[in-house]
Amino acid sequence: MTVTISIFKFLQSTPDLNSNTLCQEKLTERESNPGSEMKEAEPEMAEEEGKMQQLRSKATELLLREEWKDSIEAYSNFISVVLNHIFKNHNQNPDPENLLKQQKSLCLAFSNRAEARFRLREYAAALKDCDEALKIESSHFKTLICKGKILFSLNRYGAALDCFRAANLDPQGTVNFETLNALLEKCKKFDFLSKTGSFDLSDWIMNGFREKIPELAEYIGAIEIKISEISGFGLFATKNVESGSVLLATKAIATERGILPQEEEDSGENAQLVMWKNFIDKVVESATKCSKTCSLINMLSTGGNEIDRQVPEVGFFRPEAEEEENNFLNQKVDVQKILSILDMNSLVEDSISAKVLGKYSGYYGVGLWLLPSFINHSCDPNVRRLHIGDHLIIHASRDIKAGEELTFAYFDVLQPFQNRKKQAENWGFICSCKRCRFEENLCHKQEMREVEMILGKGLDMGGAVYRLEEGMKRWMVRGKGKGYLRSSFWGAYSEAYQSEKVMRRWGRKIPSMGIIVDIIVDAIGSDERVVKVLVESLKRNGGLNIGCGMLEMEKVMKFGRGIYGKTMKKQALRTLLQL
Ligand SMILES: C[S@@+](CC[C@H](N)C(=O)[O-])C[C@H]1O[C@@H](n2cnc3c(N)ncnc32)[C@H](O)[C@@H]1O
Repeated sequence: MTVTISIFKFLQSTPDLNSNTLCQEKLTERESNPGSEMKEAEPEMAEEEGKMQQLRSKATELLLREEWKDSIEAYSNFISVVLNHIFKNHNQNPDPENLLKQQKSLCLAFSNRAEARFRLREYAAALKDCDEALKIESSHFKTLICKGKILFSLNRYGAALDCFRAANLDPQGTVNFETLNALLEKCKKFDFLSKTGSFDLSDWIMNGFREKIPELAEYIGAIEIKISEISGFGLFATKNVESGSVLLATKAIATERGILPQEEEDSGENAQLVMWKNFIDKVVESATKCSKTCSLINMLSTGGNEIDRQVPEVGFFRPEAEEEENNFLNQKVDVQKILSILDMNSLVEDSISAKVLGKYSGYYGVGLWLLPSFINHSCDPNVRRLHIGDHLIIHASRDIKAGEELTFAYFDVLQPFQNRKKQAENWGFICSCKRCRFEENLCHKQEMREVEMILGKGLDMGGAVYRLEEGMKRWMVRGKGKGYLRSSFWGAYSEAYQSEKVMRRWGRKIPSMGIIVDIIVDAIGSDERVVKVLVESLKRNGGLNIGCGMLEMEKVMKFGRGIYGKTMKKQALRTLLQL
């Protein structure tokens, strides 16, 4: 254990002290009067030492009682008094032993104040305190552990690992060997996950979601932000991506969750409003506490006039991007702006994660995730989202080419054009995706209206499918266009394929289910409802039996990975697909 810096270096590099004008004044006074009386100072010194002792005991007690705010205040007082004391001592009566003692208690005070600030999630200030403590004693075990934990919470796993490794070199470390080892192992695991994105939710799924939600690391795959042809900015793939591959895993800035009362509509709405208020408060609090968070939130779209908005680099969103960097300085928390941003970018957890991954009905969750906020909607999306705890995992729902814009569905896209148009209007935009542009030209056709009417009234679904298929021949619809229209009327196809009666009547006149499922998945990516109908049919017809159904099984598993991502082993995927 070595005290590594001279007191003067320390004084120059300690902001608390540099701003301590009282000390500076006193120092100047004494410098101009070198023969000042030492004896006069002795009772004063003793009094100060007593005061320091008192302040330290109070701060420690508050820390032990977990009264974080008060303990921060008490440590700040203590630090200020010790610094004053060191000044005087050094100038009047240099005593290396006493100086060392004071430095040690200063180091511990910074370390303890860092701990309290960490508990209050004041990460930036906590890190500064750790650095002050480490300037005094570079191998201070407690501080290294605290700094490692802060960096870990900021998802800076590599830097956290360095701290834990440095702590591991300290002989004191052996006392906390098990704790330290656990931290090191966890950090290594997260560092690996953040570099590879190879998450595995298998155990959690196989245990029926009963165990603790799996811990996930921040991961940013081959993506960039660019100007989008769809709207404003968008997220784009920078490499070819295979269906199921994870592109992004990120923790929310804030979330708010609850079970909405189902019986009375009003109380449900009220509960939702309360949740929104809490959610807004949490986002504002995060922005207030951290200038980096504040600037990153400010990079999101407000939906207003955004002429001056610049395309941000994805690198800004990496946990390693330092808060001190110019990009993140001088950010003011503008609550009105935050409200507009939340209005445009908040996501509700009503996707498959809520329905499929073991959540209750009536469950409502809302959150803000930064990079996913750049993903535009498309009715032929190529990525899906999975909410796991506070994390959002984004994975490819079909193969994606380098340079393609990543899009997901803001609402159900297995619906006819007119319904989707209304949904987009509810979101406040007119959808300009490829599929909508294509279907807009056909939606006025007489046959299309008839099919919509049959579907709406739940009439003859086989007849509806037949009419649509014949219509597509007459309108010379080819390739993806067929997939788009079939996706729009999936409701009719799905009911037809699941009814023996309908299939007896229409089975020979309409395309087989296998063909339709392939084309729909190719057009709009994997969807659990489409794959479920395929799986049930294959089970009914023995198509998944061992030996005769290898190809079918491979296909179903590929579709499954498109729905749930490559985040699980085969057995867990089979469980989700009910195979
Ligand atoms: C979460 S933001 C998406 C990113 C946004 N384009 C940006 O520049 O940051 C959502 C907003 O983007 C626009 N948007 C998303 N998808 C769209 C689409 N398919 N057609 C038109 N506008 C769309 C809408 O204004 C929507 O409210």
